[in-house]
Amino acid sequence: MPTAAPPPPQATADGDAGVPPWRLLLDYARPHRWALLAGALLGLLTGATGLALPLVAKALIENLADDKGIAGPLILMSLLVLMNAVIGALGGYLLRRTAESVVLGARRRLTSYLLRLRITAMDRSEPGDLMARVTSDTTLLREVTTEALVGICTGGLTLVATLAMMGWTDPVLMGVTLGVMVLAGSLLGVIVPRISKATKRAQESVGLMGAALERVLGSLRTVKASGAELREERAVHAAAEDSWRQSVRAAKWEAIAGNTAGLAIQIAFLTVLGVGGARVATGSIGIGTLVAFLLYVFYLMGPIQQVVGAVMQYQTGSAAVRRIQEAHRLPAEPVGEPAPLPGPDQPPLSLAFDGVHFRYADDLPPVHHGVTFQVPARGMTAFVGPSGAGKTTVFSLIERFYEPTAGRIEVDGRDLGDWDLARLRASIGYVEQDAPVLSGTLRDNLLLGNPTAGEDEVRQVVTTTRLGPLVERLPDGLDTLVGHRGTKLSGGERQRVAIARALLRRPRLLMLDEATSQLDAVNEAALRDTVAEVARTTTVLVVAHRLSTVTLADRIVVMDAGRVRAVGTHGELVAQDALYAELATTQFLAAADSGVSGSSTPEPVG
Ligand SMILES: Nc1ncnc2c1ncn2[C@@H]1O[C@H](COP(=O)(O)OP(=O)(O)OP(=O)(O)O)[C@@H](O)[C@H]1O
Repeated sequence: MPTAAPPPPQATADGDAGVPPWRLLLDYARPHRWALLAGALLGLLTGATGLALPLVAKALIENLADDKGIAGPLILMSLLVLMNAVIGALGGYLLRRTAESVVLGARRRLTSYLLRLRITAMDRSEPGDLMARVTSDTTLLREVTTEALVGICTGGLTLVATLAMMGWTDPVLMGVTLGVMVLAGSLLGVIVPRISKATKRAQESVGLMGAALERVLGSLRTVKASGAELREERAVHAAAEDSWRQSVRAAKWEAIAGNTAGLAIQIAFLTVLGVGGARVATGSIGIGTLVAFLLYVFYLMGPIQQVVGAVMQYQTGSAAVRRIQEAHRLPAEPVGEPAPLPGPDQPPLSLAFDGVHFRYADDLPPVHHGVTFQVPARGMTAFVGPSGAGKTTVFSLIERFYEPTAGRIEVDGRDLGDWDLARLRASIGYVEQDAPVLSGTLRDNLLLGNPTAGEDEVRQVVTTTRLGPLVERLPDGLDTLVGHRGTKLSGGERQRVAIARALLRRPRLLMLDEATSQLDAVNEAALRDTVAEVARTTTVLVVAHRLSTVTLADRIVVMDAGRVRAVGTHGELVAQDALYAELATTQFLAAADSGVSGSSTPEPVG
C-alpha cells in the first residue's frame, strides 16, 4: 500500500469551483481505472450470460414444439446461470474493493491537506465540519464509484444491447417498449435534481452536527459547569433533525424514481403482452418470439435499475464531492520536505521586528501597529504588557502561522519569508499559552517534537522539568495514557510536559508563552532556573506575567495596544516607563489592565 498521499485532484486550483462534479469524480477514480474496467467488464460478461438465456429458452420451446430433445438447451441454460452467478459475484467484489480504495484515496488526500491548512483557514473553519467531510462525505464516494460510474457504463451498455436484441427479435414490440421507456425517462428528469438538492443539504447538516458536537464534547466540563447541556443538546439535535429531514426528502424522491422505473417495466410488459398477443394471433410472430421478448422485457429491469440507481447515486456523490473540494480549496501551506532538527552545534538565532503591522483578518482591527525590537542570539528576552497587547501574536508571526501585513521580520539576519518553513519551525521550540497536551501516552507527548530523542535525553529532560515524581506515580510511568487533551494531568503538570517537549527539540530559539503560570512556587523557581540555564546557550523569548520571571531577563520588551513602548532591563524600565513601573509594583502583571497604559510613553530603550 502506498504511503505518500498523492496531491488532491485540482487541490489548490482556484477555478475548480465551476468544474462539474462528474469530472472531479473521474479524477478520484482515475488511479483505479484498470480495476474499475475489469469490474465493469465482468459486469458486462454477467449481462451477456443473462442475455443469452432468453435465446436458449426460445430454442428450448421450439425444440419442444418440434418434438426434439431439450437436454442440450437445458444443460446450456444451467451453465449460463452458474456463470452468471460466479462472474457476477467476482465483478461485484472487485468493484466494491475498488470503491473502498477510492474512499481511502480521498480520505488520505483530504487528511494530508487538512494537516497543512494555514492557521488562518482553521480560524475560519469548524473542526467538526471538516471532520464530517473526511468521514461522512468521503463514504458517499463509495456508492458513487461503484453504482454511478460503473452502473452507468455497464447498465447503459447492457440496456443498449438488450434493446438491440429486442429489435432483432421483433422491431414492432421493441418500438412499443421504447415508447414506454421514454415517458418514464422524462419523469425521472424532473425528480433527479430534487434528490441532489436534498442530499447536499443533508450533508451540510451532518457537518453542522459535527461542529456542534465538537463544540460541546471539546468543552464538556465547561458546558456541565454552566448547566448548558440542554441548550447544547438542542443545537446538536436540531442539526441531526435537519439532516434527517433532508435525507427523508431525498429518500422520498428516490423511492418515486425507483418505482417509476419498476412501473415502466410493468407497463411495458402489459403493453407487449397485449400487442404481442395480437401479433401472435395474426401470425406475424410465433409464440416462441413473444416468450423471448417478454423475457427481454423482464431482463430490462436489471440494467434500468442500474442506470436509475447510478443517476441517483451520482446526485448523492456530487453533493459529497463538492463538499470535499470546498475543503481542498481552503488555503494551505506548501508541501515541503520535512526538515531535520538542528544539531547541538547549531548556533542560537537572533531576531528582529522592524515596523511590523498585522491584523488577523481584513474585517478585524489591526493588532500590531509598527512593532520594532531586536533580540540578539542567546539570552532571555521577556515580553510584558497588558492583556491583548499583542505578545502572543509576536510568537505566532515568528512561527509564520500568519504573515505580517507590512514591515519586516528577520531571524538569524534573514527575512522570515526566505526561510524554508519546515527548517524554520524545526529550529524553534514553542510552548503555547494553554500548554496543549495531546491524547496518547506521556512519552508520545514528550517525543512529539523530536521522535528520535533517546531514552537518556528523555530521562534528563524529565528531571530538569521536575516531572520525575509524576512519572513515578503514574501506573505505567511514561507509557501512561494522559487522556483527551491531557485531562488526566493537572494544569501545572501539563505545562511542565509542554516545556519538556519543547526542550527535547534542542531549539535554537525557545518561545515560552506564560509557560509557568500554573506552577506552584517551588516548581516555578526550579523551572525558572532551568530556563535561565537554557538561555545561556539558546535564544529564549518569554511572555510572562510574573515579576519573578521577568526580572531574570536580559532585556524586557514592554508592549501596549500593539506597540512597543519601551525596551530595557528591569532596573531601567522601573525608572523610565510608567506602565512597567505600575506593572512591577503590582507584582502580578496579569492584574494590570490596559487602563494603566494611559500614563506617559517614553521612547523604547535599547
Ligand atoms: N486568531 C485570532 N483571530 C482574531 N483575533 C485574534 C486572534 N488571536 C488574538 N486576537 C486578538 O489580537 C489581540 C492581541 O492578542 P494577543 O493574544 O497577541 O495578546 P496578548 O498580549 O498575548 O494577550 P494575553 O496577555 O491576554 O495573552 C487581541 O485583541 C485578540 O483579541
